[in-house]
Amino acid sequence: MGTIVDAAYTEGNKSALSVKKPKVVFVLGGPGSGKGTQCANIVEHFGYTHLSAGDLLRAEINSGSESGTMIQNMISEGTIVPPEITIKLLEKAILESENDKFLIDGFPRNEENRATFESVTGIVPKFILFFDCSEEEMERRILSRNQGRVDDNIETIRKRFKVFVESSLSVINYYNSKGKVKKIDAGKPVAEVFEAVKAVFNPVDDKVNLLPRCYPIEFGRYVMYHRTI
Ligand SMILES: Nc1ncnc2c1ncn2[C@@H]1O[C@H](COP(=O)(O)OP(=O)(O)OP(=O)(O)O)[C@@H](O)[C@H]1O
Ligand SMILES: Nc1ccn([C@@H]2O[C@H](COP(=O)(O)O)[C@@H](O)[C@H]2O)c(=O)n1
Ligand SMILES: [Mg+2]
Repeated sequence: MGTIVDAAYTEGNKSALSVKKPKVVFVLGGPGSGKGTQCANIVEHFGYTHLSAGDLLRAEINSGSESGTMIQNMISEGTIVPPEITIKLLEKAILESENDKFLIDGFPRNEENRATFESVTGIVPKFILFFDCSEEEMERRILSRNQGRVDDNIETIRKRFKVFVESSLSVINYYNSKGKVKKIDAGKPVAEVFEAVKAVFNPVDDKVNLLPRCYPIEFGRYVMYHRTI
């Protein structure tokens, strides 16, 4: 029987994450904007661990957890699961990983998600990657996704768009007011979107760029080697 772990991971109200202090990037955008697709590329290229809040909730349903039925109903309706549940799942996944840098995809989804995560974990995201895409394109993509998701039908898609506009955009606006949002035009083909994503990540995150590169600069008879990284 799957359970949502708490006692092992928290001491009183304080999250064990305040000790681990992972580097976190929130990946936000409308349903079908390409968050999961681009996260897979970022993992490959920059060595982050990808945590999709939606995937963690679906796994919780499949584990037979006592919250499973409630989560299943909320996903089918496109509504947002209470933050205590989603945050516990994220917390557990981060603590079980040996990595220290994470892409948190599809979270925070509303102000309650955001404020609770901040107060429970004390984590401040490095930045927010926001995939901006038209509803027409997102709808087209979801309807041809074919992954058997219960919420990939036109009725639930419309509800998810409404929730995104009414609840999730305010989170993006909040972080934008703090200068933390990196907006990406996500309406382009996958490879082009990834080019824009790559430009956002610091070169020191680049796995193919980990060795310092030196190039010579000549000053008269002296040659200095300038290190780039
Ligand atoms: N730039 C793109 N151009 C065309 N199709 C794309 C692009 N990015 C992703 N897709 C496709 O669109 C569908 C949705 O992409 P993805 O699952 O990555 O979106 P998402 O933002 O994670 O959606 P959700 O919020 O519903 O989980 C997938 O079938 C994916 O292959
Ligand atoms: N923070 C979150 C994230 C997701 N949900 C629920 O899961 C559904 C699917 O999410 P995807 O990111 O995989 O599209 C979403 O519609 C919500 O019902 C959530 O409650 N809280
Ligand atoms: Mg996704």
